[in-house]
Amino acid sequence: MRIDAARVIITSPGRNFVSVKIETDQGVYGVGDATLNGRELAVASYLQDHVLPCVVGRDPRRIEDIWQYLYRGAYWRRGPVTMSAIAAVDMALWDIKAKMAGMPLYDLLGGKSRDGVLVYGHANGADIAETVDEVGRYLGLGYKAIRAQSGIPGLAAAYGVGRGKDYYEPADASLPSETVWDTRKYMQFVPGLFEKLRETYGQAPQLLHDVHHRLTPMEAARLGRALEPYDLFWLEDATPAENQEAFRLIRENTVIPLAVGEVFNSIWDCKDLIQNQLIDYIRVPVVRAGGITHLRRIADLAGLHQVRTGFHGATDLSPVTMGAALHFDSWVPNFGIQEYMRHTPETDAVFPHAYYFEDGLLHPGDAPGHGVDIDEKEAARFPYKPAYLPVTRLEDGTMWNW
Ligand SMILES: O=C(O)C(=O)C[C@H](O)[C@H](O)CO
Ligand SMILES: [Mg+2]
Repeated sequence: MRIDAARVIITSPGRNFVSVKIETDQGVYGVGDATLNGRELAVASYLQDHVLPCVVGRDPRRIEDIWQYLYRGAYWRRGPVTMSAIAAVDMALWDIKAKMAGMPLYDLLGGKSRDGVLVYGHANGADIAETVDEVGRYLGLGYKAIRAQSGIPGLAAAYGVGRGKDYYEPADASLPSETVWDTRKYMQFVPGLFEKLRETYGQAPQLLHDVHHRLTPMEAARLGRALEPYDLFWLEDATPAENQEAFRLIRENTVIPLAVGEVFNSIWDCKDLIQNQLIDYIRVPVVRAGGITHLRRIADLAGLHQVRTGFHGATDLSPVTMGAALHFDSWVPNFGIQEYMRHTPETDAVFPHAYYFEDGLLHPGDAPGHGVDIDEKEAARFPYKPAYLPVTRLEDGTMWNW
């Protein structure tokens, strides 16, 4: 068996997606996601100019060998561009292997460990009252776990609070838009949001919150303590994690569950966090860290240390990543939760998929492979449109973490 053709497909049904389609001499093909929000064309070029020419002619059944070839063979290892490109090839190859076996991917990975995948949705509002209402709306839709983000008094924009209700897309401008951040205003405000949510909805709903890398370790520790009475499922990205040691200080000062990893690219970015049990949930998604092949290694290491998965699932991760993630989530023994931000109907039309939502859970469906296709005619209707993520400054103009 051999790979006959491999190509990149860029489409923008409301937002940009970079996909890979790998075709074989047996008529079976596989699809992978390589989207890196705001830096899409770098990955497209890495694939087109450097990766895909090395893949054509190889045996698609040799997934591990191709992974090692692309990782070791480049000499230049890791990083979001390289690892997203490898991930796309890897996802497509697992898709092919499962289709050849006539099995849904979860069966090939070892079979289902659960009946459905617990997901959390995103509730956001301009202020506490609106955010509380939004959480109520998500509960009404059947969600059992909800992330809550609110506008902050005195700040014009806050992370996670979009203009629309159902679809949030932060990459919104052809050059980065600028927002302003103030840590004290945020820290003084957020505990009140969760106090109100518990007062309104009681103890049953799982509540989550994303700090989006904005705090120092000590500030994160203080926020964690302040939020402890409200029994959060997790506090996410409390501080930037380039320095994994930073989490020790947070851990030593609060028992709030911690999640991190949506920007990580490999096991090396999280191995200290995991081995020292400095986090509770690892968020590295399939697309960011070399695909199923490498994510399995991260999940297994995490399992040894009772760290569970909670993969990133914002809309910049295409339905292909969502499909692959749901098969992985269905199998992985140390599953925690899956983020789920709904894609627009235009995106769903470009990527027909077998997965579906029911009663607060996502199900991967039983189609052979990862269950997500790409409709190339539909994709061609939406040309690439430059779109950047915003940047953030402190009130005095100092650059900060968005
Ligand atoms: O979904 C989340 O938790 C995020 O933090 C979303 C990110 O801001 C987004 O994926 C950036 O592209
Ligand atoms: Mg996040």
